[in-house]
Order: sequence, then C-alpha cells, then structure tokens
Amino acid sequence: MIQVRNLTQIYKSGKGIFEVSFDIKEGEVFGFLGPNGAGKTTTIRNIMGFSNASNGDVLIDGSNARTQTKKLQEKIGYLPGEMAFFDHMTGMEFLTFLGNMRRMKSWDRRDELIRLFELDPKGKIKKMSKGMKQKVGLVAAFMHDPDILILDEPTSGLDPFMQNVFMELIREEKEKGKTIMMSSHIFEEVQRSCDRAGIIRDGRLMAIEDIHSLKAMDKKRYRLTVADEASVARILQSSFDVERVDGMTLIVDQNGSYSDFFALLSQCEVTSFDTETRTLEDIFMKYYGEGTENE
Ligand SMILES: Nc1ncnc2c1ncn2[C@@H]1O[C@H](COP(=O)(O)OP(=O)(O)OP(=O)(O)O)[C@@H](O)[C@H]1O
Repeated sequence: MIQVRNLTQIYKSGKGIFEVSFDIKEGEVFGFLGPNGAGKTTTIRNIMGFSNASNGDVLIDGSNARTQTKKLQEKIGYLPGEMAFFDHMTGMEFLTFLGNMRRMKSWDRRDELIRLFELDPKGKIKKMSKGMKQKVGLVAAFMHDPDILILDEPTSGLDPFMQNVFMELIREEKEKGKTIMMSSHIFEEVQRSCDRAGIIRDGRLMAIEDIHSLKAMDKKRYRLTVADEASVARILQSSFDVERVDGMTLIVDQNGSYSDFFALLSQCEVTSFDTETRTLEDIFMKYYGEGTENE
C-alpha cells in the first residue's frame, strides 16, 4: 500500500534522511521507531507529499505522493507531529471546518470519537492543553474513516488511560483492514500494536523487525536457577541450547517440544523460572547504542 524508495532529504545542516526505503502492506500496522531527531517526521512529511525530497519516491496505493497529494489526502488520515491549528477556532469549529472541506456526509464517527477520547470540543483551541489538542488532532485524523492512517507520535501528550484508548482504536481499525503507520519513541506501544517496526537513527533506516516473530522468540527463552550441580549438568546435556550465565543460573532456548522441556525440568531442582525477553527495546537500544558510541 505504501512504498518508500530511496528517500533522501538533506537539510542545510547536513542532517535529514538518507536512502530510506521500506514497504507497508495493506492492512498492516507499521511502527516507525527512533530517537529524537532521527528523521521520523521528515520521512512522514515526505510520505504525505508535504516535503520535497531531493531523491527518491513514495507511492501510495500506486499514486505518487508528491504529484497526487490532493487525491491521496482523501483516503489518508494524517496526524502531524506539530499541529498547526486555527487557534481562534473552538475544537468543534475546527473539526466541522475540516469535515466540510472533506465533504464529509455523516458526522457520526466524529461524535463517536469525541466521546471515545472524552474530548470537550467547545473550548478555543488556543486555550487547550497539549493532550486536548492531541485529541482534536486524533479525531480529525480518524473521523472520515480513511483507509490509510499516517500518525506522527500519536500518543504524545496523552495520559496512560487515553494511550490505552488509542491502542484499542488502532486494534479496531486494523480489524477493519486499515493500513496504519505510526511513529513513536515508545517501544512498548509499538510492541503492543504493530505488526512490523522500522528503526531509524541519524536519518538511516537501521532495521525492520517483525514484531510477531520477536514476540514468538520472547516466549521461548527462559532464565532458570537450579539448586544443585546435578541439575545444571542435566540441563547442559539436554538437546536445548543452553547458556550458563553464572553458577546455578542458565538461559535455555526452548527450541524443542514443550513436553520435552517440562520433562527435563521435572528432573531438576528449579528454584526460579523466568521468561528471558529479547524485547524490541533491547534491539532498539542495540542500534541506538552503536550510534551513540560514535558521536
Ligand atoms: N526544517 C528543517 N530545517 C533544518 N533541519 C531540520 C528541519 N527539520 C528537521 N531538521 C533536522 O533533521 C533531523 C531529523 O528531524 P526530524 O524532525 O525528522 O526527526 P524526528 O525523528 O521526527 O525527531 P523527534 O522525535 O524529535 O520529533 C534533525 O536533526 C532535525 O534537527
């Protein structure tokens, strides 16, 4: 649904994005992770056709994002990282203005979303808190029921309860078959809601990780502490991949059958048992760490 090819935009400072390429499939939720200044917003603005990359292309459902911006905007719900609102309007006036521009026929979804986010849209936007403005932006992005959602740091400014409301909304939209790209610097929310994640640093795409296989891997690694050497020996001699961390503590890759695994454990004196996770955060920190050493 979205094809980003060799996207390069270099600012006068020399910063920017360099040869960024990735695809997002129809119906997929794609997370875009990276530290501050990594190039997330620059990439997203190019996907929206608002920035002029010096090189590369973005195709959305076969249309060029730069030359067919207007046509594409009708099927995209966009939440910008920094919202430029008409400050003098109330939240409701802004949403109505936008809905009229989009020739929206029904206002039901707008009102549903206002209720969902517990937004009071009557106040003037300029007097709203950051979180309230974010809610107005989210209602604006979702209210015309677009097929594609491009969301730049969507949970920024939301309290933890509202972050959960947002996550649930993403789950529902995914079930409806929507294609979603969301940037974030919060690993946990990407892990919870995305199918795949691209990791960007210093303007370069470092990796694309499949979240489902990471989760599957997460479940299969265990940290065990046993009470005696006999148990250590038994586990080390088993068919599983085992790493001895120290004395009585081992990390076991449960790469065989669960019944064999539990049969083995039943012969050992296990004093503690934990899942050993290789979370997205670990992976992200690895890429991030590699970079900061050189800076
Ligand atoms: N208009 C601009 N002019 C010059 N440099 C810019 C401009 N916009 C962004 N940059 C620089 O380009 C780099 C990437 O910025 P970008 O806003 O895309 O990062 P980001 O990943 O969205 O960051 P954050 O998480 O802080 O929002 C940064 O070093 C930033 O300072």
